[in-house]
Amino acid sequence: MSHTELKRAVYEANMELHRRNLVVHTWGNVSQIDRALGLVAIKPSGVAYDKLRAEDIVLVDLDNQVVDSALRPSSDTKTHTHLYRHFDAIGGVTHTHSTYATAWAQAQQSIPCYGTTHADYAYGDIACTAIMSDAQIARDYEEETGVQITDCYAGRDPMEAPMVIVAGHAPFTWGRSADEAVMHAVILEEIARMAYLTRTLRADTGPLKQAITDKHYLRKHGKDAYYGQK
Ligand SMILES: O=C(CO)[C@@H](O)[C@@H](O)COP(=O)(O)O
Repeated sequence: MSHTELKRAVYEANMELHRRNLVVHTWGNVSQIDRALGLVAIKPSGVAYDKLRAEDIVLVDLDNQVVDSALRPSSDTKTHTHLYRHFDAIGGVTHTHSTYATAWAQAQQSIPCYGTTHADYAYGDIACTAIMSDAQIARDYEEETGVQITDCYAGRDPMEAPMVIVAGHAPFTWGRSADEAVMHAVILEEIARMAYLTRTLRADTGPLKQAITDKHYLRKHGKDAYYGQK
């Protein structure tokens, strides 16, 4: 993919986030990696979506060095690149402050699998990361946010549940492309809203039976397929 094509793909994905009402003001960001180029394209920091142009998308390497743009990359860039370095199968990352997923993050609670809608996209709970230590925050908040996320997936396939909520912050999602990462952000927000309403209707609601979870997840994904791949 050329630099221009990569920037265009990430521009369109960021605008889809905005069209889906998952972001307010300048919050959130989407990126995509081209592993052959060794480059990540990401939304510039602080740019309103209605002012954003494809040529504004910033290209960085996996050491977070800007290689093409006059603008600053998103303040969450180190989190995105940390995920690309540790999750080989992913091609796109999305970060939002979508209302319901952020409420679960602020409550510092994982989202239990209450139903088959959830089970179709995430195997088991949608994890909330552990609270970061003061030392981690002092070291590098954005990089350590990535560490908290990858710690949740130690030894686990990240595509089994391509969505996570960062305690006290907000959600991150990923996929094989920026577009798929955005789709997972849309799905996460809907699952988070359903789960909140489920809890409100019945506080002691238990999780979906494991057998049903297994059936739905495997039917949708199979052992080697990811969502949307035959
Ligand atoms: O998470 C946050 C701030 O808490 C960021 O995603 C949000 O403000 C967007 O920052 P950028 O404009 O991408 O630097």
